Amino acid sequence: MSDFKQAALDYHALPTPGKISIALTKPAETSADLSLAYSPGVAEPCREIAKNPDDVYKYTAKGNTVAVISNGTAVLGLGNLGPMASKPVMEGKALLFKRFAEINSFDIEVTHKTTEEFINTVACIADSFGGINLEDIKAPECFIIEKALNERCSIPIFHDDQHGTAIVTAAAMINALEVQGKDIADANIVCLGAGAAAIACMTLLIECGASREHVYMLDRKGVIHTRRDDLTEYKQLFANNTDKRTLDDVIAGADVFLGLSGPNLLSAEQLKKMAPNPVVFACSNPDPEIHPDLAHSVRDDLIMATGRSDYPNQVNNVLCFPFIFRGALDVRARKINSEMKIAAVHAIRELAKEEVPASVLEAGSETQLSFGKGYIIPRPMDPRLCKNVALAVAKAAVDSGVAVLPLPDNYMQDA
Ligand SMILES: O=C([O-])CC(=O)C(=O)O
Ligand SMILES: [Mg+2]
Repeated sequence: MSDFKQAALDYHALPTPGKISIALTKPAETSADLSLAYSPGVAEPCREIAKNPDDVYKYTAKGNTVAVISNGTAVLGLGNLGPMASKPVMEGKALLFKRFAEINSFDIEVTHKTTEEFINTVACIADSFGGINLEDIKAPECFIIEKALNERCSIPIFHDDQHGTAIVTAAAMINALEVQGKDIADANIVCLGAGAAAIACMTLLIECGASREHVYMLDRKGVIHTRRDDLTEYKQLFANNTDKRTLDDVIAGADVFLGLSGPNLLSAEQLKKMAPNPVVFACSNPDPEIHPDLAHSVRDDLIMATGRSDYPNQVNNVLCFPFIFRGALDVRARKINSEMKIAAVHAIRELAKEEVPASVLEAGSETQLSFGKGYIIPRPMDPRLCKNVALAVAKAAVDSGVAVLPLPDNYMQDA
């Protein structure tokens, strides 16, 4: 077994299995403490909440708790591993929520038969939480699930693999194209993968200025084109009126390759055929569509990003989901709408252009980072992400009328 594999297994197993635990926020040492925490004292907040349901935010942890919910049908780029095998990823998301945005979360893995059963399960427990982060649920069911839950629940429902990935991809893509001197409206974009993340990324990139007719999306059968009769309604939106059929056909002269599919699906030969100064985001986790070492050995004019923490330009939804929920929870947004998503794109994008603090350089063992080919997007360790993204998102929630609370005074000013 490789040293890294063993280290990863040991990290998860030792000294305590898993990555998260629950901590108490109130004293529970004496009989007097217990009489407040539990019987009889606990009856008082129960009575208050029964009278005024909003008091649940005052007397319980609901307002700062997010449920991370999966069925394990699309675990990273690994496929349908089932609910239990998705649990390390869901605990991982809980770790990231806590580490980066001070949000508590529970991971919930649902075993179910029908999509309806999954929706009902989540809808029935949703009110326990301040928000729900749906994770690693395959397309097209994820679209049906997200829509149904948005209709039935009054707390934010966010499918991270769609919108978290799309927000971070759009932020990094706008910056990468700027560095390469390309206009997003003219860029030929190849998107390998047609799952939840791919469809959401292309939708948002088009909202950010990309031209639909310059987008070539590919699923397992090849290019999604207008003469195919096997397309779901979601894929149909990206059907291109083209004679091109394969990755080889569309990669020639492409300005952008976005991989949201699986490992090693873009070859060195295909990369060579891209236009000068290309942008390659190989975002399949854990193994990208083309390894960055291989890509850089083939050409030196590219901007390369992956979803991984161990290479520069990490295009990963961790740059978004903790912070978009931080902003949403702090103004008690009823949903996460498009205004909030676009605000997050620009907050993330702009931060990459600011000077990088020493603490961020140290966390990445780096001496220097500045906006350019090797730094198009902030690092997850950057403490300004929480401040800037949560502030932009909370403001957008208030301005677009989905917030129950006003922006708190001096919000994120001393964070
Ligand atoms: O977990 C990650 O690193 C990013 C993600 O959501 C995925 O790949 O499904
Ligand atoms: Mg995911």
